[in-house]
Amino acid sequence: MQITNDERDAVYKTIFSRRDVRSEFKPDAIPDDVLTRILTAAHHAPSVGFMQPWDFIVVKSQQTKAKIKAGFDLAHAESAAMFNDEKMSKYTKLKLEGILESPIGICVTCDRSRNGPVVIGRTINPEMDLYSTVCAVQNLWLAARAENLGVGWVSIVHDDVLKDALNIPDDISIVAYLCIGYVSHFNDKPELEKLGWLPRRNIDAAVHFEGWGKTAN
Ligand SMILES: Cc1cc2c(cc1C)N(C[C@H](O)[C@H](O)[C@H](O)COP(=O)(O)O)c1[nH]c(=O)[nH]c(=O)c1N2
Repeated sequence: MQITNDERDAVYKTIFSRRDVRSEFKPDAIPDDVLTRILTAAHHAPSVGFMQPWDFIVVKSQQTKAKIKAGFDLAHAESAAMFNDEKMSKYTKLKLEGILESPIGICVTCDRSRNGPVVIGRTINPEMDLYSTVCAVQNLWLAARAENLGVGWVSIVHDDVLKDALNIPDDISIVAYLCIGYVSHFNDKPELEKLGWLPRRNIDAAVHFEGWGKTAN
């Protein structure tokens, strides 16, 4: 099957206009068929040895979200103390989650023992199951953007908070907590770039030819 030029352009448009969303969530409900489509897109991610180690826990209850938000608040304070004075004052002004404002949260987990201990492609690098789960997150993030839904990844929370709030067994690894909802708008650039936290690296510095270090073709 060939991809048409219009379809190609739509994929790139989705990639370049995807944003991490925190402040712009609207409360509008996400229809079940839309939620099913983005979860199905996530479920079609590549995975090491076709292991499909992920699970998706959908969170709609404000009570459960409040537990997670309380965990974020503690972890956020703990994190602030790790920055030097100048960065700390900038850091504390950032909005780094939309847990309560977004209508749906999704916790993405990885069952590292799914399908037994020996997995094609994970024999030498055991972390490949976690990377596969991140591929599912990215599929979900892009599919959501194609549905005009915003996604915000919240990693400033301890695993035990999520395990407790969501009844996740001890042997299941947490990969992501995502906030999902319709948005007032998508920013044209990452917020951290706009606020001068960090610039986007030049692509020419990121691409190396024939080995580490030679960055111009
Ligand atoms: C693994 C991981 C973890 C996090 C993030 C991303 C990823 C990939 N990001 C979002 C991150 O700040 C954002 O992706 C970059 O700033 C680039 O912006 P865009 O995603 O292009 O808008 C993120 N953002 C946030 O506000 N709180 C968070 O805890 C996290 N955690």
